[in-house]
Amino acid sequence: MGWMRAQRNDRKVLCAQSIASASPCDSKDKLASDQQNRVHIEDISTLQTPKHLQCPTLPFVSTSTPNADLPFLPATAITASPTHNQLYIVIDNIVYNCSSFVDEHPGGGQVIESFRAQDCSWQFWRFHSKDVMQAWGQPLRVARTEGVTNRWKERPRWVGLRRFRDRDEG
Ligand code: HEM
Repeated sequence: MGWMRAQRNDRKVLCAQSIASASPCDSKDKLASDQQNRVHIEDISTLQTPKHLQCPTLPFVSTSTPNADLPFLPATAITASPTHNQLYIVIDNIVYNCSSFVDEHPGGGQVIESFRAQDCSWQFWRFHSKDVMQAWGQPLRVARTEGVTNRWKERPRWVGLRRFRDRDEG
């Protein structure tokens, strides 16, 4: 079954209840006209994200460029359109384009895909060293940002009475 979209005009707004209950306030005529106003969309790729919500495709930045000199991309540009064809993830306010790397990722593609357009800083540092970031992450940088949130709160890990390997301790 294809994707369905209700075309609205100023008076007829399709509501699920009107179909389910066919209550007295919803006349047969209205239901029939709602049916006519539906359009079948078989291919989801034809649904285009409005221009003002699209996330720009940014070029990779030279590995010699310091993070502070990366172009700034507002958080809304990344999060407003997570289905954009670029797979951006955010680690410590740096935006990485993993669109191609996702297929080569030694930890599997799915885990990166699950963080599309999100911050995954602490999850990243659970599995990678600074050397991995330097060698593999650095070439994937496209921008810096601020305010992209992590969906999960980091739970501290403890060994005995000490917190285990704080990120800044290397
Ligand atoms: C910029 C993005 C990323 C880069 C460049 C990257 C790079 C790498 C590399 C090079 C390895 C192999 C490391 C080794 O063998 O020592 C690896 C493994 C792995 N990565 Fe990533 N990764 C990225 C993002 C992520 C994210 C967001 C997660 C989610 C938590 C993740 C989870 C893993 C896991 C679970 C492994 C396997 C670890 C193991 O086998 O011990 N990665 N990654």
